[in-house]
Amino acid sequence: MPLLELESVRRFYKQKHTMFSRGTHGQVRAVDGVDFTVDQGETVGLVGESGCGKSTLARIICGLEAPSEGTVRWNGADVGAMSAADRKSLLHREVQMVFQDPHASLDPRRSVGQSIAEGVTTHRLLPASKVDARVGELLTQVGLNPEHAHRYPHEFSGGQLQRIGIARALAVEPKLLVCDEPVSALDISVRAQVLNLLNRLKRELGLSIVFIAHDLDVVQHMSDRIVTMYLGKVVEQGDCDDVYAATAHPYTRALLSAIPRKLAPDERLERVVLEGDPPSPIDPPPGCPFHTRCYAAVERCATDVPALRSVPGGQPAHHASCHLAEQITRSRVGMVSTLPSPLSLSERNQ
Ligand SMILES: Nc1ncnc2c1ncn2[C@@H]1O[C@H](COP(=O)(O)OP(=O)(O)OP(=O)(O)O)[C@@H](O)[C@H]1O
Repeated sequence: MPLLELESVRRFYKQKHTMFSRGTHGQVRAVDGVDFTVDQGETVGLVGESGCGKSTLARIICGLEAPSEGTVRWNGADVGAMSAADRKSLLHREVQMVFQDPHASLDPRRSVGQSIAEGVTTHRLLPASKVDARVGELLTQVGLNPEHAHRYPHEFSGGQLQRIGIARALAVEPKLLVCDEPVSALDISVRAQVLNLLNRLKRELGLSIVFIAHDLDVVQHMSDRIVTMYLGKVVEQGDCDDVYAATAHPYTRALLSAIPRKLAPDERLERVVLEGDPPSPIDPPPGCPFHTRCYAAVERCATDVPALRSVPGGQPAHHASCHLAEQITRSRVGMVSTLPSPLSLSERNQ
């Protein structure tokens, strides 16, 4: 049984009204029918362009938002059917979030020891006499000095603050960490240290991690499984090595082709430049959500919605929602020319 399971989850928001949208009505389909699982001890990488719904999904996983539709299960129990108190205590203890900006996530007026201790005291995990020792232990666990408990956030570097953010998340002994771009605000020189720390903690504590990042090299380094989202939907998911070796969705392929890789020339993916921005999640296109930007789209992509199905020849857990998955998986270098008659951009825009 997965530790966490999302089934057909949707999250719609009312459209925010701006000067330009006055008079229009609509719902932002931020997450639009997502099935998603995380197993015990597994790291799942969540990727996709800005606005595809990753952070909304992260907030649903952490219980910070409820889905508009669908079911969230924790260890098989339906979270939506729990009392508000049970749901709060479950999600605030078992799931913790590590944020992108460690400065913004810590209170500048409280010592880091006070911030780390907050979860322990709120949930009454230890008698007051043992809280300081636990804070010291947590600081050591993330590679800092227990003496640092008395200092304030402004006295630390970005990398140290992110370690403190991780210590604070670990204080309640969670089973799942949701890390939303945890290193993208840090200096390149300290990113690897924080990523290695997360990997070590995962091994030592048996943690599960949902890892959201734009950098697909980092995602590969961190993840057992990868999930690609586009316009609120999952378009490909599978074992990380499998997806990187035999990508089945043209969108994942475009994202991967942007990574400068140290592979032999015949193993390199042809660079695919994605044109334009994703369509509005208020009025998503019919058919495949990606067809308006897809370099490989054929006519039926504009009308038929592709199901998320097993990738031919892939591991059973490798799924993609593309009519052309088989050809995409087979072709590597020179892929665009080997695919069947692509629609021209003008045809697609009609
Ligand atoms: N509270 C809200 N009200 C209205 N629209 C929202 C709200 N929160 C998110 N959205 C919209 O939902 C869509 C998905 O947003 P989300 O932040 O989940 O994407 P994301 O993939 O995490 O992007 P980023 O990488 O930039 O954080 C976007 O179009 C966003 O504008």
